[in-house]
Amino acid sequence: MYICSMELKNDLLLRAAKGEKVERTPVWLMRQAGRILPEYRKVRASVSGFIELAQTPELAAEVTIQPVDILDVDAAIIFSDILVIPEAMGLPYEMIEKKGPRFPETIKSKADVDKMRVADVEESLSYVTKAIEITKKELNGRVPLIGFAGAPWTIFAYMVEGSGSKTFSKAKAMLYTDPELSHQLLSKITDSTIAYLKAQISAGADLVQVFDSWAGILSHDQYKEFAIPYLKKIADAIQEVPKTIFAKDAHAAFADLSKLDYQTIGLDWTMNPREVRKIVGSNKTLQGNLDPCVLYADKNTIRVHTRNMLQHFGTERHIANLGHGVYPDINPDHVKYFIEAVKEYSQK
Ligand SMILES: Cc1c2[nH]c(c1CCC(=O)O)Cc1[nH]c(c(CCC(=O)O)c1C)Cc1[nH]c(c(CCC(=O)O)c1C)Cc1[nH]c(c(C)c1CCC(=O)O)C2
Repeated sequence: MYICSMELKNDLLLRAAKGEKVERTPVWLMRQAGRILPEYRKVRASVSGFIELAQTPELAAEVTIQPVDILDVDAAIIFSDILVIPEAMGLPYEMIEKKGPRFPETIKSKADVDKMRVADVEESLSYVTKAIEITKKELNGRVPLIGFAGAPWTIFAYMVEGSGSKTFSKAKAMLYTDPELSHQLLSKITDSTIAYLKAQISAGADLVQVFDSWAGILSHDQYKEFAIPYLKKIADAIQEVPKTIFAKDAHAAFADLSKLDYQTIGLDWTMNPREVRKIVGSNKTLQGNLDPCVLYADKNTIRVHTRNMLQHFGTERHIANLGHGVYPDINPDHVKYFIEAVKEYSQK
């Protein structure tokens, strides 16, 4: 295995995550790899689809590095998807053009849960670790590389529901109708996720982010019972690199999340950085949270909103980002205005 001991030329992201001094606020964008860049769409058109691209390490590395070259962000995030975990557990997915992921089979019964295995990462996810190794080599220490996984609840939601949904009512229903079975599945997902994140770190990931995209649809009590303990297990198991938790819409969860061993907590655009800071204390780094829709506006509007956002967070312990992934139809030039504004206004 290729272990990278190379010095990073730009380690702003890692220093901000650890609460160390930075000359300016680091910036990257969730979902920066792909979608918005014509250069990405060109690579994407050379293969059958998203899944083939993600499973071809040389191409995955290429599209991972594109935003570093083109947008000048302070981190790369490995090109993959959170849904590779269900697939490695025995539940394959399809990516339907313009619609999103779909699972031909879903989890309905105890027999279905029993059939799921804890992912054998080396056997089924070596394409991701290979892509990380190539990316690290090609980045040559320019910026840190972020690894990632879905949070257990969000992965559970897709495995039970079978696709995206406004309510995820089937997945939520299972938590109420069969809590014991739900915990069994969540445990298997958690063990798979820990093995997967450790493999990404061994391959070279410098920081890992856990995406709990559907955190906000659970009740406060459900989040405490079915999400927090598994996020804790992941945080406790991963000690090698800094960790970030992004729990979208989870307004009520900050007090619990701040007790977990994640150095950075992500905010979506509905959240008030000053209010969140009061709840989580001074010992965490916050990441976010410009509304992605600001990037539809003109340059001056983007600069004004970016400056306001930076003022809300302050100059310490902040990683600038959007409040969720960048939308596919955003003009890449407007993304650059955002990145340039962060660099300019946060310079000390
Ligand atoms: C919920 C979720 C998924 N995937 C992901 C999440 C969590 C973050 C979030 O809440 O947005 C995470 C993800 N998916 C992808 C990345 C790559 C790295 C990056 O740039 O951030 C990351 C970090 C590639 C992708 N994942 C997907 C694409 C588009 C597929 C294509 O090119 O056809 C890419 C580049 C497809 C995908 N994958 C998923 C959905 C719902 C969709 C369809 C809608 C969409 O495009 O966003 C599941």
